[in-house]
Amino acid sequence: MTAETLDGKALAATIKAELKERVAALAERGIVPGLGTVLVGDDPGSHSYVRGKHRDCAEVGIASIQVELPASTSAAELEGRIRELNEDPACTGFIVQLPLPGALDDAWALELVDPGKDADGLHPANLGRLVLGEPGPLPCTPRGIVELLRRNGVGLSGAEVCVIGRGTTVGRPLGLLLTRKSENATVTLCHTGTVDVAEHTRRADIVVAAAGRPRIVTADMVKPGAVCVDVGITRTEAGLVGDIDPSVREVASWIAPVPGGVGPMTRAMLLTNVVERAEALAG
Ligand SMILES: Nc1nc(=O)c2c([nH]1)NC[C@@H]1CN(c3ccc(C(=O)N[C@@H](CCC(=O)O)C(=O)O)cc3)C=[N+]21
Ligand SMILES: [Mg+2]
Repeated sequence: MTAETLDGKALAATIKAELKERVAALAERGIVPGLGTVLVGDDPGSHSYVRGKHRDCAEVGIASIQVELPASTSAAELEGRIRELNEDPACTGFIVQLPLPGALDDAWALELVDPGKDADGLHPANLGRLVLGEPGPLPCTPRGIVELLRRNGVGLSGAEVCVIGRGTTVGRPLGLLLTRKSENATVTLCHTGTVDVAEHTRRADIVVAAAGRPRIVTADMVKPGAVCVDVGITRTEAGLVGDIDPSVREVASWIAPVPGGVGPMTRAMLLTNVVERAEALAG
């Protein structure tokens, strides 16, 4: 078997076309959604992601507000800039690009964001809503994964899903999302404390690799016909390397690859959150 591709790039283009119409409908009511980004430091990867987000915004008709700060920025200065975006009526949603450099604390910064403008869905109040099953912005990568599977007809209800990685932006909230009544999957969350990861992945109908460790999922770890979703991105001199080894293509039925799978979907869900926030503010 050679796995079919879960094409996140193509689906993201479809979603952007849908959002463009919703943005046009808002414009008729005099509302322009605006995405703010706060980028601290000079990590080239972070700069490249943020550039991509603003390119997406331009395509869809969302205004961009870019805040760039040096790595030497103090906590007080960063707090001030976040509070400015909280107050700025042109900014309907924003993100603080993670990880923050040096001593600046990610969780501290996330908590300063107005939960009503939280385009990442990572504010503790919004993560709490996810736990409680209340409506609110959802974390972009988990939402993108669910959307990518759903729109390709991969069933989640009753599925055994093995998630590798318990990070705050992907693994942990993905587990919460997939176990809601509306998704109804059974989730095993593996992490560095898991004794035998392969024992869990082999039972799974769907494997999501979000550890950020190159090629940790190999063909022998995957049940024939399983669906595999690659979330890890490691930059090497040879290019981007995912958490899923290429050998898995011969065993899986579907693969969401790196690049072209979950990454573009994450960006499309950020735009979706911004448009939804603007629609909510418009009433
Ligand atoms: N507050 C915050 N929110 C985030 O959503 C967030 C973040 N911080 N920090 C970093 C991670 C990572 N992330 C990606 C987004 C798009 C691609 C993406 O578009 N990837 C392309 C390849 C891009 C390339 O060539 O580098 C692809 O997979 O096809 C990847 C990774 C969002 N993150
Ligand atoms: Mg830090």
